[in-house]
Amino acid sequence: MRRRRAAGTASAGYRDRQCQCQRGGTLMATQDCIAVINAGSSSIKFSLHALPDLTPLFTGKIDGLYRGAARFIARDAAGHTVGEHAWTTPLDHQAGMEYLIDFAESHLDGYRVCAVGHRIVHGGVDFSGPVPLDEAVLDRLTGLIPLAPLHLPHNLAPVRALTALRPGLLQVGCFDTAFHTAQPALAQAFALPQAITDLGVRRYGFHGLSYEYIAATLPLYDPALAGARVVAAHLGNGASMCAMQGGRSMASTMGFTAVDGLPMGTRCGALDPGVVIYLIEELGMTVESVQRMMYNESGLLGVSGVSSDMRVLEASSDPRAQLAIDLLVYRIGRELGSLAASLGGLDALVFSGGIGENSARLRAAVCRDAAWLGVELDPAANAAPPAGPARISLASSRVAVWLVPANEELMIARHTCDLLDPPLPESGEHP
Ligand SMILES: Nc1ncnc2c1ncn2[C@@H]1O[C@H](COP(=O)(O)OP(=O)(O)O)[C@@H](O)[C@H]1O
Ligand SMILES: CC(=O)OP(=O)(O)O
Ligand SMILES: [Mg+2]
Repeated sequence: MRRRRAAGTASAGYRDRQCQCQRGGTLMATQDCIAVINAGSSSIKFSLHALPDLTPLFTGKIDGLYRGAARFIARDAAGHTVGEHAWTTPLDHQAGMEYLIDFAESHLDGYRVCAVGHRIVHGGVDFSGPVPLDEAVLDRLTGLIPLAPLHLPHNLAPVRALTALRPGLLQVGCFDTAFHTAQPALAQAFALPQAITDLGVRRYGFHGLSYEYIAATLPLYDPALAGARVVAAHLGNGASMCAMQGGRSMASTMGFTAVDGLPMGTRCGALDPGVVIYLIEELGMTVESVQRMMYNESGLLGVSGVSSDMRVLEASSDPRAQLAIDLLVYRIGRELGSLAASLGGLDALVFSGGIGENSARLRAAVCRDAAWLGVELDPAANAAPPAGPARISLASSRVAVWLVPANEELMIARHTCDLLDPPLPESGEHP
């Protein structure tokens, strides 16, 4: 039986984690690996990481869920495509997950999954660090579903399915909210009566695993950025921005729920709360229909009437598609100013997430509007960035602009590795 760290303890530093894994590697069967499941709102990412060094054996991704154009692609450690599939009818999370598990099982190649790490979008007030997922934890997380309706059901379903299949398997929950628990109290507060704040109605922030990866990665590429004032933009189907200093979260555009902040694929982002009251009181909308509108029918999709997919909008000649993109760029610019103010200045701007990594046009528009902050984009580097983290601003730019491909999976693998029980079993026996 493995000894585990106490639930919710803060994770150790990466150096520490590596030591545990190395130590574990000498004791464990050499064929052990950690599986990672990252269920986003429009995608599921899946990866297998070999112990002890967490080398990805393969990474797989299904994107375009619910849009009728879901696609699967899997790559091995060398980046070669080892699986591809496309669906012509809309695919949901459950069917996507089943496809990924089947694929992974047939590609284990002699490896044995000794633990599974899951991205869990909301940890509420209870969870401020990675935690083994047992029944009691799952019950508490189920109670948080109303705070993340697009995510939590899909985060928790695979945990329950795997618990039924492999009852003793270590499954670790890694929370989007955990990284932001370091924020100053002011950044977490709503100006609501204390009694409501005491109930946990406050700003949490999301995409924390992505920001944690960026915070850990940037200084490896530019040590001068270790203590710098950085604003990172995770722009995917869900989108947010985070102000960081010294690798700590200082403020975020997302708050109590992942519907706050920037306009997203189908979410409206920050809204005057008076609008919600008006919709219910004056237009007679039900709470359910307001929720559906804010989460599923707004954002890029609602404004454009064309699509929630940035690729489709960029290819469209419909002026409403351009309006949706313009609104996203405008709102990113306003949030950038606000977050830079929270840091007292700006040293670096980072783009990440499906849109941030792939849309050179959007990055160019955001940087054009941020010229007043000292941002000077390098058009050539922006148009054709090399793979992996890359600086895409001119040498003369006062603010360094970086593109850092999101890697929530590696953070989840590290956190899961951290909760592998030290000392690890000598026999290589696993639950
Ligand atoms: N080549 C591309 N150009 C522009 N946008 C892209 C490109 N590839 C992916 N995207 C956008 O990335 C978004 C999905 O981001 P991703 O981070 O994968 O999603 P999720 O938030 O579900 O994890 C989609 O809106 C898609 O339009
Ligand atoms: C929190 C959130 O919005 O996640 P995603 O980008 O995966 O939808
Ligand atoms: Mg995402």
